[in-house]
Amino acid sequence: MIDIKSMGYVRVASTDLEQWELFAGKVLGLARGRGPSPDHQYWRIDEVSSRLVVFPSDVDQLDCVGWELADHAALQEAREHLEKAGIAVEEGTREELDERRVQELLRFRDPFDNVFELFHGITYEARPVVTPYAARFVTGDQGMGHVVLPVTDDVEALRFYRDDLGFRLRDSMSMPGEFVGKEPGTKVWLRFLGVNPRHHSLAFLPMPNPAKCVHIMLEVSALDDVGRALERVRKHQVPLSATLGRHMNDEMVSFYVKSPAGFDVEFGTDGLTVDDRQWVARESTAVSYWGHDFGGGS
Ligand SMILES: Cc1ccc(O)c(O)c1CC[C@@H]1C(=O)CC[C@]2(C)C(=O)CC[C@@H]12
Ligand SMILES: [Fe+2]
Repeated sequence: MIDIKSMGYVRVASTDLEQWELFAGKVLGLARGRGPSPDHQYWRIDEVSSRLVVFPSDVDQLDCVGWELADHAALQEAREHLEKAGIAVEEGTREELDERRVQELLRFRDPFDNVFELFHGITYEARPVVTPYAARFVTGDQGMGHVVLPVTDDVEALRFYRDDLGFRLRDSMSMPGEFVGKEPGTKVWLRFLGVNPRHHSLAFLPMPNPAKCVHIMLEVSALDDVGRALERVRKHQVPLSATLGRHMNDEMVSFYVKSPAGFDVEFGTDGLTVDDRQWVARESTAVSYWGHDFGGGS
């Protein structure tokens, strides 16, 4: 068994750290975090020393997502489970542990080359987080937010994330195959999976993507913080990928903005929390109750 508790951190490779400085600090309103490399950007949204790391590279893409486990025993169990499933696991080096400020780390790839890291023992700060526009981010047992990863085979992806990694299916949504370049008349599946009360921590879209990520989602505690962020998006003229809307499956009110990495950041509030003892996985029949115009609303 792998007992992932929550989404812990995101690492992003960037050709333009200056653009990320503006985007993460002034647009999203994240707080400066702490870390060992002077040329990396460490961004904080809660007590964890850093949740988003942007580091210099010759590519713009998602590097990996880190998932938090309880302790050494849980990570050991995960390692054995992955090895039994025939998944090649790499140990974190001393440098990697120091850079992420975790006690122990292992790394593997999903069948679509998305990089997963499992860790325990991340550092947290004594100083309360003070974000530049006073937004409070919703984390705690719901983790950092959610991530939507690109896959090429929705059947294999569900099998892998559910049966090999232990994510629980929370909702499904179908799309016409032609939307992702498949035969007209076929269907492809978006699946939304969770590991904690957050409705989904991981979702996938069956369509390859050069940024290696469809979006990451950050949740704030108040609608006003979403509205203020939307105003900063306009002020800095960052491209909006989808207008404000309320999702059907997790009931979140959010907008989507294009990050310098090419993937979107979904910025939302009021997401649904679920309890696995009561929850039944269903199929949502629309992206949203209202809004979320992915044409940009222009
Ligand atoms: C449908 C949905 C429910 C909850 C979410 O948090 C969420 O991000 C979505 C949208 C997923 C998806 C996307 O992010 C990229 C553009 C997509 C593929 C669409 O055009 C429809 C669904 C969208
Ligand atoms: Fe999302």
